[in-house]
Amino acid sequence: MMAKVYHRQRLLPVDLVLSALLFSGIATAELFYTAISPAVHDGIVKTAPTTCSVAQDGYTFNTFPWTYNPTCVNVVFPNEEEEGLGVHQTLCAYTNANYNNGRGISFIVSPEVAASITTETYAMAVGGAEGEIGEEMGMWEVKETEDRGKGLFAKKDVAAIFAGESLIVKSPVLFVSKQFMTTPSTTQRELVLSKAVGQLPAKTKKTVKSLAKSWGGSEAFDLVKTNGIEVKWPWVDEVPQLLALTPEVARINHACRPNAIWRFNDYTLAFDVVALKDIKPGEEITLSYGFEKRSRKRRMLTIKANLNFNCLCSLCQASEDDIEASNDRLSEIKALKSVLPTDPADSPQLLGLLPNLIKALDEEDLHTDTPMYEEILAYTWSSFGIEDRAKYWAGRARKHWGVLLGRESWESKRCGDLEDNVRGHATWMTWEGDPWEDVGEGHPWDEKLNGNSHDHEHDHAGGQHEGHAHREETEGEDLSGFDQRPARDQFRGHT
Ligand SMILES: C[S@@+](CC[C@H](N)C(=O)[O-])C[C@H]1O[C@@H](n2cnc3c(N)ncnc32)[C@H](O)[C@@H]1O
Repeated sequence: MMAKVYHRQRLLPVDLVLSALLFSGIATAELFYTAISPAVHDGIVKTAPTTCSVAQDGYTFNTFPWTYNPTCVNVVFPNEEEEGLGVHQTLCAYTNANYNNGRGISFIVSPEVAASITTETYAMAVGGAEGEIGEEMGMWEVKETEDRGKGLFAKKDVAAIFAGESLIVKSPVLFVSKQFMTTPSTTQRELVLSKAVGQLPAKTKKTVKSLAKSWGGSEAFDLVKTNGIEVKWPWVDEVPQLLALTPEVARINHACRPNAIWRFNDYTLAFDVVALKDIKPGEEITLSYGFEKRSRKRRMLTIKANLNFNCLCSLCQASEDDIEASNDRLSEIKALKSVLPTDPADSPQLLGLLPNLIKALDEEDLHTDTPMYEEILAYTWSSFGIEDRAKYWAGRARKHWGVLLGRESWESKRCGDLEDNVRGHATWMTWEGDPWEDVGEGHPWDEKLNGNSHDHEHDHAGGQHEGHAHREETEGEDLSGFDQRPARDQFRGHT
């Protein structure tokens, strides 16, 4: 699967939120705490130990928590910087066959990463992870599709699954260092892979071996390549990328406009699949494996090149007209993103650009970036002292972060804090200067758009942002009932 990382850190491109907060006058020191999830923050502050709890010299030390002797190889990777000198790396298979009530878990990682697993995560308990949800809940079943092998479907006899609901919470049974997958020696690769899979408990091993294989080559290698999802391991300095294989999640097919997302908790080692929108009984559950923001042709080529299948999702199979409309919206999204201001002095431009971007993303059925932009809008309105609009966007961001990261997530809660008390927020009225100055043509309260006269003089000639070449895109903007004049009492009732 090798999907892109869908990690808290990545969900919230720090630079954009940082810019928004900077616009709003929050000091940089505070930003560090504001823009990074607690787990990520802990990972940065607490560095993992560099010594392995497993003896490094050989191949046969049975050390807690591993229930098998680690199998190690010393791999020599080509050195991209200096020709001739290889880069040496010890990589081992570590297994705890009792993990999670006998589900078992194997890792192919460096001793340093293995050491961080034993000391820095909470999940090495043998008793089993709490709160696991799966097939036994009766929400979904594995069924054969017409053209894409097996897939996961919402059961016909259950009520609809609602956006934000968890469908699967399961621990991966195999983590493999992405670097290991490039081991030049097939013999070394197969030795360690066969140990990692072979040492899993019989039932788990059987399930893993029954999964799809799309690449050819050895069985274990193909299983990891086809079904592993790329995650980051933040507990050691170089933040390695691991491919995580969770059998229940591995049955979910790709769609460029999926109805579910996945999250990985690197503390509890839980993989969580969550409905991104309401899912009807009988409907197939889908995830994006990545590349969904590219035009159809580029998307299909990239999926083929990286994932080795021809995408047969409904969007890639849509009519020419629908594909053209989707491609146009994707170009619009790209163009809008490329002109988002980075200079705090241009903060007011955000108020014109972001609602258009959010609308285009909604229309294109792309939902993962939306809460970040909504949150930025909320801070920006708050910094200008426009309470109702700040509240409105904070409420939307809270709700959408709630779907993406959970209602209890820090991101959702911090937006809830703003929504509940805009005037008490650190961003309130922090903008110095007149926000309506130099905003340029196409600003959302521009006469052209809403047919309203307004009481602020705009300098339409000067101060045009380069990106205003795209301003015609504001035509047809659904202004969501906003009266676009910046008057507090003209905005009501948007929940
Ligand atoms: C992680 S598996 C998904 C489950 C798989 N269909 C099965 O039978 O277990 C990934 C493989 O499923 C197939 N697949 C998933 N999504 C697809 C799509 N949108 N179009 C075509 N094939 C797809 C490809 O063969 C891909 O390599």
